[in-house]
Amino acid sequence: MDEADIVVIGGGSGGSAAAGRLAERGYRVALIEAGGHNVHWQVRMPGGFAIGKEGTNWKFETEPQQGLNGRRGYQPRGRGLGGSSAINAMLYLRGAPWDYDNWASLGCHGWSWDEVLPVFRRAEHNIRGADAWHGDQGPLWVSDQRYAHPASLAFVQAAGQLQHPVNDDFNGERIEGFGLYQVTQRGGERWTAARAYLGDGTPPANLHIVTDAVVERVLFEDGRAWGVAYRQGGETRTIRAGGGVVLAGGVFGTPQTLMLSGIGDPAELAEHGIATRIARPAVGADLQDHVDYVAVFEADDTSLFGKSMRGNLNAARALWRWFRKREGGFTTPFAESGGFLTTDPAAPAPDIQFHFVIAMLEDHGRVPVPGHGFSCHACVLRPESRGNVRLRSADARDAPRIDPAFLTDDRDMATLKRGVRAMYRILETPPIADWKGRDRYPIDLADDDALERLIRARADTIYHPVGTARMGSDADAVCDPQLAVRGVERLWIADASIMPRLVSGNTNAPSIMIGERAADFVGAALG
Ligand SMILES: Cc1cc2nc3c(=O)[nH]c(=O)nc-3n(C[C@H](O)[C@H](O)[C@H](O)COP(=O)(O)OP(=O)(O)OC[C@H]3O[C@@H](n4cnc5c(N)ncnc54)[C@H](O)[C@@H]3O)c2cc1C
Repeated sequence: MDEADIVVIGGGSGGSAAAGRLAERGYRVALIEAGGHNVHWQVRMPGGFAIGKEGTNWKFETEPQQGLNGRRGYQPRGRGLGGSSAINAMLYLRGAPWDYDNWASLGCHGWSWDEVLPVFRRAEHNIRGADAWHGDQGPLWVSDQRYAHPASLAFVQAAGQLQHPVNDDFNGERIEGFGLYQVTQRGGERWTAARAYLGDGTPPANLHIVTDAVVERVLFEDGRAWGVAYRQGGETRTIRAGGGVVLAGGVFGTPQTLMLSGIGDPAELAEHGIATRIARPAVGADLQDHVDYVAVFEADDTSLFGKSMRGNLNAARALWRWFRKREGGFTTPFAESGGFLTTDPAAPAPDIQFHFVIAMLEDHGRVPVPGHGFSCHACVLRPESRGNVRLRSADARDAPRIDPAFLTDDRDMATLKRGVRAMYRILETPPIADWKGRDRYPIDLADDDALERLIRARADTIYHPVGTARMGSDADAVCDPQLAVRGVERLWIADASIMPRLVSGNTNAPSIMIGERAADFVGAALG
């Protein structure tokens, strides 16, 4: 295919939703994705460690982080259809209503909670059925967990003992409280955005999917995007886009493609020999991410996920159950329970989120630990630190330079300290305290300096970077509230990069909501 009405770059959470919805409207859509189809059982099986499978993860590393004692952080990002929804933990969260009202107050007209809620509902197929907050007719399946480990429930009960509210729906009337997360699964399988929106292996005739193809740049004529150049099988090819181009390469891919297409900070573009088409320093700026501390505990109970003879036997049984019935331990998202807590009384919404994980997580699970145990994350929901994404070279195949600037703003450290202390209060309360976890990193929590040292030595991302092509009505914004890139015609963005502020929760459902809205805006512009 060398011509389409609309070319979508990137088949991740936002790109799948945008491409699928535009195809439903009857446009001839071409979707160009750097990775493969992601149909392997390890991607379908929720506990299949898709993140570690060859070809599914870009495995980015950050620049050395001053706020993390000079360490480099890890930035996994999904590659292949489904994008990060093919490797994520599947937790279904939208953030707090305040987040979207705040976007609107920052000039993102049309993005208040009341305006985005119908789009979340339209996207959603919640197996609990529809109500004022949920939809049950959308393509994105949202399920209750088929299996939850007793320790995950014990964590929730312990929070309840401390008078924190128990919440069985973080996307309902209120976000505060503790409970089990709902997951983007269908019938015990991971339900990626690609499975939801791209026909689950059988795309409609007017949706053409090109895989293993890295987009190099957007092509322009007279200030209008008319196509895309991409690299596939050692050759550069072009595809025409009669109606326009939608960027959905994600928080790192989208600013990279914009810069390679001449839209960015002129000084930086010049450094790489790229002629400036539009001077827009906000491209690649404003990177925000949920900085996170993980506490890790060893425990005697071998039903927790872990490496041992018993653990291998459990895994073999669980595999068999999953292959036979799509049930059992491998339907786990690993981060089974958690909660939202307001640690600063002046905060407009919860400022800390917890994820309780039924395994010991060292270095994002990349370092195997013998034995069994559990982990608990505390992350800062609305960080003040701002980082950036820059080009490493003018070659689209080179990973961009990623600098989240974690913990460079002291307010984030103060919030994270409150979060870690609150987390330990819960972990020291029965019934979770009865699991007798041995803390792998014990310190005196009353010692402020020791806590800060521990955080700087161990904190990193919990995988929600956003903001590198921010939306707004101001002259500096990268795209306008209809997601159209400012200064050119027929170019839109449909992914997490447009978020002007990080939402107070996980970012897959919000990225899908953005993709849905992009399809609306492109459809309205093209008529
Ligand atoms: C390990 C992990 C766990 C997470 N857990 C959760 C969770 O439990 N719940 C939740 O809500 N969120 C979670 N998230 C975050 C969430 O999945 C992401 O925020 C969301 O998927 C981002 O969507 P996106 O459309 O912006 O980008 P992505 O889904 O990352 O899609 C970008 C796509 O563009 C492609 N691409 C990039 N550059 C190019 C190019 N030049 N040419 C062609 N294609 C290109 C990529 O290969 C990718 O497929 C997690 C993320 C990770 C990495």
